[in-house]
Amino acid sequence: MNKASKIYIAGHRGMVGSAVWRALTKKGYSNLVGRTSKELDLKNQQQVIDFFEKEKPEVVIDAAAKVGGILANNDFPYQFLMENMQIQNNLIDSSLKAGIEKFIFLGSSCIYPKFAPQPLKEEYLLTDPLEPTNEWYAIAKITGVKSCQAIRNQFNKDYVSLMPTNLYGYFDNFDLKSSHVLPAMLRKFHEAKLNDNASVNLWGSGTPMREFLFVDDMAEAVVYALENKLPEYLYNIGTGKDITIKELAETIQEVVGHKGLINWDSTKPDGTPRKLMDVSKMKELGWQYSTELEDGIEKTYKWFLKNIDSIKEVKLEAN
Ligand SMILES: NC(=O)c1ccc[n+]([C@@H]2O[C@H](COP(=O)([O-])OP(=O)(O)OC[C@H]3O[C@@H](n4cnc5c(N)ncnc54)[C@H](OP(=O)(O)O)[C@@H]3O)[C@@H](O)[C@H]2O)c1
Ligand SMILES: C[C@@H]1O[C@H](OP(=O)(O)OP(=O)(O)OC[C@H]2O[C@@H](n3cnc4c(=O)[nH]c(N)nc43)[C@H](O)[C@@H]2O)[C@@H](O)[C@H](O)[C@@H]1O
Repeated sequence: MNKASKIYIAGHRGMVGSAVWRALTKKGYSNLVGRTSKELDLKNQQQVIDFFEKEKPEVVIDAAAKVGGILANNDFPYQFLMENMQIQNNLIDSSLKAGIEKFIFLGSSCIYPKFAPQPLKEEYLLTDPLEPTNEWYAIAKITGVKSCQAIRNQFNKDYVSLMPTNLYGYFDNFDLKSSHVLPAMLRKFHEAKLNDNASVNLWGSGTPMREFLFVDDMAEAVVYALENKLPEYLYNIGTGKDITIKELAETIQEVVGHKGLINWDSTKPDGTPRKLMDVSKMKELGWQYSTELEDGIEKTYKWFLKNIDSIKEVKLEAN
């Protein structure tokens, strides 16, 4: 990939998009383009068409989406289905019509069936029903994967889909209603520590297992996909290792230094019991993760402490 190529990163201010922006800038890519959702609403087809005509990007990285944790997905099924389809349809179709040769689509490990064998191989897609708490988001993501696969097959263009496992890191969403589990736990344990080590309420049973990847490693996988023509249409991105939610809570409690009790709220959903990725395809090609979970949590907590005031303005709401 030419370092002067014009690369449009959709969602460049989000957790993943901003990490990709940092990684590409560090590698010397000098012609990156980004727009906030206020400047360019990707749900609006005409705005997207006009943007492509004016900016003429050569490569598109789609890190824009309506994203949230288990409760947000469960409570707002229509928005998670429709907004994600609108955003990705507009980006993919405009890219095809603008003659863009390379498009990187980001999905999620929740596209795989709820009770698929573990670890999840790419070929398990569409072999059994989805997890109900996030089937709406998953169906939108599956249509994105299939659109890119269709373009690959029919037009012979390098449109590829990467399926990240649960991600965390700098610029994550720390809002307790809409966030994923890891940033929620960091914030909850931090605030409880400041509050005389008050007890912390966590959701579900603590028994589900999850795999976590540090966002800078995710960005490296995107850079890999940008710089190499991947031979297949779909690749899992993760560590290949998972832990229980209870073990995650104990790790974060230790990093934060909280000494109080943990209560498990069984009225909240557990979600899928396990979604461990088989990451052998990317490993065979030459990409693998580098940040161990505890190191990543420590880095994220340091970042959280440094940025807590600005995070509060932008993303946090009262509990
Ligand atoms: N977080 C995870 O655990 C995780 C796991 C697996 C896969 N992924 C995937 O990774 C990608 C990025 O996720 P993330 O965690 O970085 O999410 P994020 O931090 O919420 O960022 C999403 C970005 O999308 C942009 N966006 C949303 N709606 C838009 C619209 N209508 N028009 C224009 N831009 C819009 C937002 O722009 P503004 O900031 O300008 O509003 C934001 O920068 C998504 O495809 C997601 O499905 C994430
Ligand atoms: C990566 C994303 O993962 C999402 O699934 P999923 O891992 O269950 O989403 P999370 O919200 O990260 O929740 C993972 C697990 O952590 C538990 N958990 C415990 N305490 C908390 C808490 O305070 N906040 C949150 N959020 N969870 C908590 C939650 O019940 C669930 O079993 C999908 O809904 C999306 O579609 C997407 O795929």
